Amino acid sequence: MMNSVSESFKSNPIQLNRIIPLDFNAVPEVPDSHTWIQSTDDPPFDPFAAESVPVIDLTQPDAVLLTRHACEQWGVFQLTNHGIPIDLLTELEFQTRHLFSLPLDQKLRAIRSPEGCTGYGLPRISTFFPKLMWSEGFSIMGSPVEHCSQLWPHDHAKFCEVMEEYQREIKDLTERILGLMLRSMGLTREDVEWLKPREGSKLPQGLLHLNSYPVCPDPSRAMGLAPHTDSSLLTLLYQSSTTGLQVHSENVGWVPVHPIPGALVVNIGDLMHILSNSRFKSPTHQVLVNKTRHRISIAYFYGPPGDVKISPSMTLIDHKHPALYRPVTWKEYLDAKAMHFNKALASIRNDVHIAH
Ligand SMILES: O=C(O)CCC(=O)C(=O)O
Ligand SMILES: [Fe+2]
Repeated sequence: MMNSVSESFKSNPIQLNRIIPLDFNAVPEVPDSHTWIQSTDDPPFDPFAAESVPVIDLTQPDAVLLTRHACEQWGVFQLTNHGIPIDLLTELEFQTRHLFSLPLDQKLRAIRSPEGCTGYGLPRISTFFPKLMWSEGFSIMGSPVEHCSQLWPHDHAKFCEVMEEYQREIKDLTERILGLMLRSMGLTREDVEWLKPREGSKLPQGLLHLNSYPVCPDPSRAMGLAPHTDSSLLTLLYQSSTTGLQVHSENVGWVPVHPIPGALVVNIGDLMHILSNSRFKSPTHQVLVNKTRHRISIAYFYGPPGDVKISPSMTLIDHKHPALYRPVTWKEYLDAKAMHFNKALASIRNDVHIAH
């Protein structure tokens, strides 16, 4: 099945040495290939600073208003009472750990191809950095059975079942949150034509990405996942119970997103930033590793149907607020990202003069 993600990845193949992970268990120290010099441009994080990523209870009456504030100020928040059963999240984490605990040679049977977007391998953004990251991933779109039968020829049924059930649940939730965000900007679902199922139209798309950050002998010299923004409309992340995720804030530098049991992290992606005509932030985030705990996380990237162009919403545009970006499909945006990485948004920005 081809969609925006697989089409874009196919036209932007990557080198095998940027796909195959290290055997993290077999190295006593961080090799030169994985040594990062940590940037010291930012002020050191003050744990007593008042700023932290907002937490929103989906059942609270003012959830819409809180969502807007969170999206404008941070572009990220933690969501509680979201309705995804804790048992499913526990099982999701268990199955994910099960996969990554396999020996490397077994995981390599399910390696992602250079043009592919599913299977086992390094984070895709590895191509943009001279050093490699201290992490490995496994990407899924719909049924993971093809790669899972390479990993486990016989007993992959439970893994597949859990991954498919989670994708169904998280897609519904993501669409609910999306509705909430649109309402919080004063739009209705009718303003966003493509959210309504139409005759013959393609469906919104999702990619599930399992991340593994193995225990690291020297975390200060390694990088779990380098700073980036997500190319989705929205990303919903389950980060289980180990710290590591940080979000960049202009005022205070890197701010940790401390895990809350059972909560999901909601992260605005670049396409939502475009749709909101830059009202909502698409936050830069990164993941640090640690010495004692093997961290895992599960990210769900949600995007529009392949035939839809995302552009700044008409209801947010007037002579004081001209459209800041050109319309793009998800595939076009992923291609821009593959070419320009963190300059991708700038590459589709209109040259506008703001009236006063
Ligand atoms: O592992 C995490 O907490 C974040 C993962 C992430 O940012 C991503 O997969 O894009
Ligand atoms: Fe991300």
